[in-house]
Amino acid sequence: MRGLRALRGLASLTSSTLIECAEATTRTLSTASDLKSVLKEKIPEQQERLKAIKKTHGSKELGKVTVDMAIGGMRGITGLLWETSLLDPEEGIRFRGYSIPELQEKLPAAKEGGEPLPEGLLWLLLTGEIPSKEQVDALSAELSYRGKALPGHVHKVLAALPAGTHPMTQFSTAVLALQPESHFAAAYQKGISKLNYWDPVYEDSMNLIAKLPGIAAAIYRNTYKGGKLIPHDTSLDWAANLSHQMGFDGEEVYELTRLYQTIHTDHEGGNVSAHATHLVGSALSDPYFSFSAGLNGLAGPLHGLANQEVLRWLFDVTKQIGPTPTKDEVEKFVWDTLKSGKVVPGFGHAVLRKTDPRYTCQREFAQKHLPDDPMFKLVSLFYEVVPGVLTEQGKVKNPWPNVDAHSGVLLQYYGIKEENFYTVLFGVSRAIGVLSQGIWSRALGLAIERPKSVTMDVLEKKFA
Ligand SMILES: CC(=O)SCCNC(=O)CCNC(=O)[C@H](O)C(C)(C)COP(=O)(O)OP(=O)(O)OC[C@H]1O[C@@H](n2cnc3c(N)ncnc32)[C@H](O)[C@@H]1OP(=O)(O)O
Ligand SMILES: O=C([O-])CC(=O)C(=O)O
Repeated sequence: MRGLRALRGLASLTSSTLIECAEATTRTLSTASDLKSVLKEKIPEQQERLKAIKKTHGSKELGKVTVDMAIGGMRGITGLLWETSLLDPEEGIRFRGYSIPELQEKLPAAKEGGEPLPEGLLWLLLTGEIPSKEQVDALSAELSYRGKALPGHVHKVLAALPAGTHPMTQFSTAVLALQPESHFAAAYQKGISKLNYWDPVYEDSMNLIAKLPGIAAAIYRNTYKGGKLIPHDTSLDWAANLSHQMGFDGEEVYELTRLYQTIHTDHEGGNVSAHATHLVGSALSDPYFSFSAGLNGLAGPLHGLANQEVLRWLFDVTKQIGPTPTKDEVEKFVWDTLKSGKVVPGFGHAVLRKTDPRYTCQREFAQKHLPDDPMFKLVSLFYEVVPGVLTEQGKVKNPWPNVDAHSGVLLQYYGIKEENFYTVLFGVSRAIGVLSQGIWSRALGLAIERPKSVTMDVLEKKFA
């Protein structure tokens, strides 16, 4: 708890700017066991590792590229380096080699046996090491300190948006509004050496991750609760603070938020939000620009917005059929959705070929905390019915549910009823994964992204 005490001391000081806050925080926590120092120690060895891979294997093939791949969203092309997580089509995601059940067992929790603290996952993604509880507590305190104040102009920017602006538009705008605070952009203007890029990118990323719960909560309170904001509570961890500032208190909803914020962080590099963040960052646009781009991608209904769409779809069922539809009625409803040319939200995946383990762990949470909830029962019924219908239709490569099929029902149960907001919660979590990789991308000196494109003319002539 040394870091926590140090930060509580710092918190009582008045500092003139947020940038000074961040610098003071970094200085105070620079002991052998603080996150930045641990990360700094690891960078040279990973730089050497990448150099050796390039030297020894640089000209070897990772696979072939077909015309189908170029037309079909580059599916199946291995063309990105992404260190923080890896997705297996059958088994699902592993974060630095650890599956979700392993994280639930190994990462520090707020209370013995509880859900992992997302700060622990941030530490793991950045360093490859499972942190101790003391390290996680210090990181919680650091994030709390970095995140406790939002610059006033962010509130003004949000207030200037027209009523009814989607929460994801507000979220991406608020992140961009923080961009003038970028340490990286300022350092670049001063001529920082490329060897040191990672350092201000780390500062930006930590400041941004720290501020996201406050931003998300402000959007929630402005949009749905008449604009009455709830102050940050320095005694709470990062995820609990998100829930608290939104207006939801209690150990069970904090636990859900910790789990939710842990499992949505990262899904290797090719998904739209991760890839968009990575692409924009590769031009050396700072973390605010690049994460805002990632959020814009997450806002698509085939990606993160699917969690909102699932809820709407479930409500449509109950509106059209009633709260307890039979299996046959659900089956007909699914067929009707397909026949009307729409996708079944929350099902299918570009890479996964089995039930998403993020779905499974949310299902386990529901079985433990809300086994008799009617909406959970409805979601379970869809789990029984949808894969069979999608398989019979014969188009989808994966008929099983993904993460978005379950998350909304848990949020509903704890009173977070406004489904338009759900993708914001996803985005807060996603920052942890994509910004961690962003720091490593700069540390490893990864290149600007620029794949080659072709025209139909070229394809026709090439294979004529
Ligand atoms: C966090 C996340 O982003 S998880 C994904 C969230 N998105 C959703 O849940 C939306 C519903 N699912 C989908 O639209 C898709 O499964 C995606 C976008 C996730 C993956 O897309 P793809 O990799 O192209 O899937 P796949 O190769 O199986 O697609 C083959 C065909 O099946 C269709 N298909 C795939 N999933 C579904 C579905 N759930 N409902 C209806 N049709 C589907 C595709 O639209 C495609 O049709 P087309 O040939 O007419 O273009
Ligand atoms: O991996 C994907 O394409 C989509 C997904 O599940 C995620 O980004 O979490």
